[in-house]
Amino acid sequence: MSNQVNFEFSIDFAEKMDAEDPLRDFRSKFIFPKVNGNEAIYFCGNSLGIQPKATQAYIQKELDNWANMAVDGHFHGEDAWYHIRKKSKPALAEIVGAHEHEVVAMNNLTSNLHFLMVSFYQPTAERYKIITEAGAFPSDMYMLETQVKFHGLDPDEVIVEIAPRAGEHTLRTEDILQTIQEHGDQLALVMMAGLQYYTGQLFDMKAIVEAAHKVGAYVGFDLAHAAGNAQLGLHDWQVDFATWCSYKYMNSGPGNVSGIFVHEKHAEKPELPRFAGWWGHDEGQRFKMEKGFVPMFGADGWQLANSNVLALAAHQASLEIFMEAGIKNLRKKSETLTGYLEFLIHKINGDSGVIEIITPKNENERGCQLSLLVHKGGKAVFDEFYQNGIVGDWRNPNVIRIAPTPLYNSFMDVFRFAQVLEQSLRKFA
Ligand SMILES: Cc1ncc(COP(=O)(O)O)c(C=O)c1O
Ligand SMILES: Nc1c(O)cccc1C(=O)C[C@H](N)C(=O)O
Repeated sequence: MSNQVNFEFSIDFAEKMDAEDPLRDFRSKFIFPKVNGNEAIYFCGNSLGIQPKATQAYIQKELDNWANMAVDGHFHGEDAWYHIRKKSKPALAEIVGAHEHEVVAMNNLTSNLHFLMVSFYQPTAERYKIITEAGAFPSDMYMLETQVKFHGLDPDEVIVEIAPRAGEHTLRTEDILQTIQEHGDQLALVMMAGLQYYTGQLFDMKAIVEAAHKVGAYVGFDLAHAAGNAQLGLHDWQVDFATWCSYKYMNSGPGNVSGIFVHEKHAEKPELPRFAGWWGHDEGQRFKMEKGFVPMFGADGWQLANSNVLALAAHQASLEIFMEAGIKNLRKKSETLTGYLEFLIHKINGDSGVIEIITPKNENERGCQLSLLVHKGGKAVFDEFYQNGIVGDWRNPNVIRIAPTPLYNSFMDVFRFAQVLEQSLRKFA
């Protein structure tokens, strides 16, 4: 997309791009935080998305339902809480490329990773290895390490980490596929990020699934940084399971509810081990309060506890904005917006080599985030952004992550960032 646009480093160009942007009005649906008393330019949706103006009313509505109906709210009213999980399914299915029965919103991300591992990691003496990416988000590392120990195995013998080649920052798909082949008969699971939090690399999930299934292994993805950011096709790609959080690109509030995907080929396998709770039990029989767990069809059968209604209300406020904007439209704008950011950084950096973009150049291998390796000037370069009202984030030892999101960032935001970057490099690099 972006390579069809002749970008320019000028305020007129940025204004023109905003004027022609069909999604330009969506920014008015959000509340921007303040830095030094002024509205911030927010590029941190990869960590925590900002609040939609509608969120408060969605939560208030459920507070009112609770106040007015109390326990009757479970079964009465237009959005009876007993079935409230169904509301988010159409949007979630669209966002991750799934059928509605393959997705459900529940729990938190790390909890869901553990619960899904219970079902999809059943090591045997012959098949016990797990492939993941080196430098995964710490929670994912701790999750894998403790799951492996839970089965009485040694993480050093089980977990195979794929690292970039010497002198490179991101993984080559051919290396991932080859590692899968190498471990072949011993491989139980590929469990990795769909989009890497540090480098911003979007992996070729379809190719990874094909290779893993060929050797008889399951595949699960942590989509924390991919859901609501990249175009996904979990069903068609035959992914076995996935999970994500809703507080980054899905703007649903700090720590808010996660979502899971379980492919429909696993929908009716009561033999799949799981840690169950009453909310995953056949909902027609649930209140018989009897022994003997009978899982619901599809992803719903992995639920444990009754829905967190206030959390789902905030989630829904945001999902409806996504549906109105359209995933394809968002992705189209995102490619151009991030392409503009990349162009401006290259312009400012020239051949100085101070800033190195480690996120892949290819639009099909990234989402909206660019990760900038700072070779000179250190954290002072980043701190200057904040002093000028720009919110990004710094990840040790020396990476700045900037994530222009198509829902609420503009081309002018990106242009202003470039001006501050230029000023910061002049001062500190
Ligand atoms: C890739 C990844 N995994 C796991 C987590 C942890 O998520 P949570 O605290 O919601 O379980 C995050 C974000 O914090 C993340 O980015
Ligand atoms: N959840 C977070 C928090 O409570 C504090 C600070 C950061 C976070 C994050 O979510 C971090 C995010 N996953 C990341 O990629 O950096």
